[in-house]
Amino acid sequence: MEDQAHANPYDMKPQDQGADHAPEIAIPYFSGNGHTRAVAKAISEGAGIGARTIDVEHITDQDWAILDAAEAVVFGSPTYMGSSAARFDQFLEEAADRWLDLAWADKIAAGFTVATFPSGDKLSTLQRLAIYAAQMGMIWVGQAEVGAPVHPDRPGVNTAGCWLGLAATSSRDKTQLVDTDDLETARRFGARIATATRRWRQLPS
Ligand SMILES: Cc1cc2nc3c(=O)[nH]c(=O)nc-3n(C[C@H](O)[C@H](O)[C@H](O)COP(=O)(O)O)c2cc1C
Repeated sequence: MEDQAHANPYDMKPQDQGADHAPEIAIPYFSGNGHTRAVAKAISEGAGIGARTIDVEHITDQDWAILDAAEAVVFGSPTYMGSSAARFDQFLEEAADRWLDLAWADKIAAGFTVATFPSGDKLSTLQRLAIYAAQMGMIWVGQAEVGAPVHPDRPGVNTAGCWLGLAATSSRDKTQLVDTDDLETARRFGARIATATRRWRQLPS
């Protein structure tokens, strides 16, 4: 039985986290065929009621206001030809207007990607997102999930063994788009980002 004193905080369900202090987390993503959207929604579920997904193809002024007010921004793009998709890069370059006055500095940041192959050169996409966040002065949060084979009782958790961000693989089952294991890893990632945001908020500035 798990020792409660050492329980993994990222296992907390959103309703356990205190709805009155739900972190405001924006999750901008691009998705050509729905895979990245499925992961964005799972991260949002894990992050709790303060999380909002934003499809950058249809971004509105209200979405920009949500991004500017958010405590955390979780960037999501499919991996296309070994990097982030052009349409997502367009969003990033539009948001870079905020770079000069450091408008997004000190927000928590994280990233996720989806691709067909287990590697798929996804790491390159996550590096691109992390460097973008660094240039914006943001505080990057990676994954903290160790699954099998280190913990054989935790199959399916972070199967990619990627800690810079979330690296999911698209499913051949196109009714599902992304495997259940990767979606569960995404929910855990969302919970971790919410916890990190709370901790960062509590620090004196
Ligand atoms: C232009 C293009 C480039 C792609 N490049 C890669 C790649 O480098 N590695 C990979 O594993 N999959 C690659 N794929 C597959 C996509 O990453 C995969 O289909 C992903 O699930 C798409 O997510 P989406 O439906 O959110 O757009 C590529 C797909 C397209 C359309």
